[in-house]
Amino acid sequence: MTKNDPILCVKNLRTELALSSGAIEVVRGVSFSVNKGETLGIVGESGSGKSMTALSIMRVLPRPIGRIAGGSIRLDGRDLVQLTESEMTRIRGREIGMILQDPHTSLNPVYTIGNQVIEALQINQQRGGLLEKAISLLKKVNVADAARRVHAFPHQMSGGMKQRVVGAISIAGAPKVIIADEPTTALDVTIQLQYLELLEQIQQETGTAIVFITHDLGIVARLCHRLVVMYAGRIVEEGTVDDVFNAPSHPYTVALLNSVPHVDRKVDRLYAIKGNPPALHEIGTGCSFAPRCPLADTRCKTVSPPTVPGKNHGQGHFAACWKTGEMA
Ligand SMILES: Nc1ncnc2c1ncn2[C@@H]1O[C@H](COP(=O)(O)OP(=O)(O)OP(=O)(O)O)[C@@H](O)[C@H]1O
Repeated sequence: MTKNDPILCVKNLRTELALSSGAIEVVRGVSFSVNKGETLGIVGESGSGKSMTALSIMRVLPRPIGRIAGGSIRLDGRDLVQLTESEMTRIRGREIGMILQDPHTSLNPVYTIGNQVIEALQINQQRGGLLEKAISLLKKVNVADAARRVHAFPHQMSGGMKQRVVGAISIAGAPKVIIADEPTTALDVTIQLQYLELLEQIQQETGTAIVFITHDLGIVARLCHRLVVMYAGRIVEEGTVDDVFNAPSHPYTVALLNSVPHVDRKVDRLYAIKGNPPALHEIGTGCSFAPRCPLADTRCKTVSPPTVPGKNHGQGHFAACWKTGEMA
C-alpha cells in the first residue's frame, strides 16, 4: 500500500437515532476517505454530526437508540458495517484507536496508569515484559519519569499528562487509524500545542491515519492535510486545507472562517453566524444552510444542491452548493 491509498473509506453513511419524538437522521449520506499517514479534519458547529460520524466508524453509537441505517465504512478494504459485534471488538483498539474529548473520563480512576496501558497491550496480543513495554510507550508519548509514573493513579496526574496516557493507550495496538474527537478541548493552550506535536510525532513514527474532529480551525490549519466541513449531518465542503482556506466554496465555510479571529488581521468585531442550525426533524428538501445563507434563493430553499468543484478547481476540492459559481 502506498501513502496515497485510502485506509479508511466512508461511503454514503447514514446514521439514525430513535428518539421518543421519532427517528432523526444525524448523519445524512456522508462520504470521505483518509489515506495512510494523512490527517483529515472534520469541522462544523456543535450538533453538525461530527461525533456521530466518529461513533459510527467505531460502532459505539448510543444504545439502544443509535443505528447505522445505510452506507459502508471500509477499513483496509473490510466493511465495518457488516462485521459482528465480536469481530468489531477485535478491531477497536487494535486497528482503530480512539481519543475522546475528556481524558478524565477516558481513564479508569481505580487502576494505575500502568495497568491501563498494560491492558491495552494485552488486548493487542502482546505478551511478556509488559511493564517495560508500558514504560516505553509512556516515554514515547513524552510522559516524564515514566518508570515512576507508571505506578500512579489518574488523579495524581495533570490533564495534559492524562491525555498523553490516553494517547499511549490509543497507539498500544499500532492502529491503522486514530480517531481523535476534540482531544484538546479539556487542555490549556500550551498543553494543547504539546499534544498536537505529540500526535504529529506518533503519525510520523507509525504512519497511522488520523481523523481529527474539532471546532478549532486554527488546529486544522496546524495539523491537518485535508478537511471536510459538516453542516446538519452532511458534508458541505471538502478539500485540502490550502484549497478550503484560500478558496472557500460554500457560504457556510466562508462564515466559519469569518468567525475565527486572525492574529495577523485586525478585526473590529467577530462575525458570528446568524441563526441556528436546523432541527434535524424539520429538514426540508433544499439546502439545510439556506435559512442562514446570504446568497440563498428559492431554488436553494427547495432543491437539494449538487456537488460541484471548488472555486479554484483544486483536485479533490468540492462543495455542495448552488451558488459556488457566483461567490466572489
Ligand atoms: N444521545 C443523544 N440523544 C439525542 N440526540 C442526540 C444524542 N447525541 C447526539 N444527538 C443529536 O445528534 C446530532 C449530531 O450530534 P453530534 O454529537 O454528532 O454533533 P457534533 O457535531 O459532534 O457536536 P459537538 O461539536 O457539540 O460535539 C445533534 O442534533 C445532536 O443533538
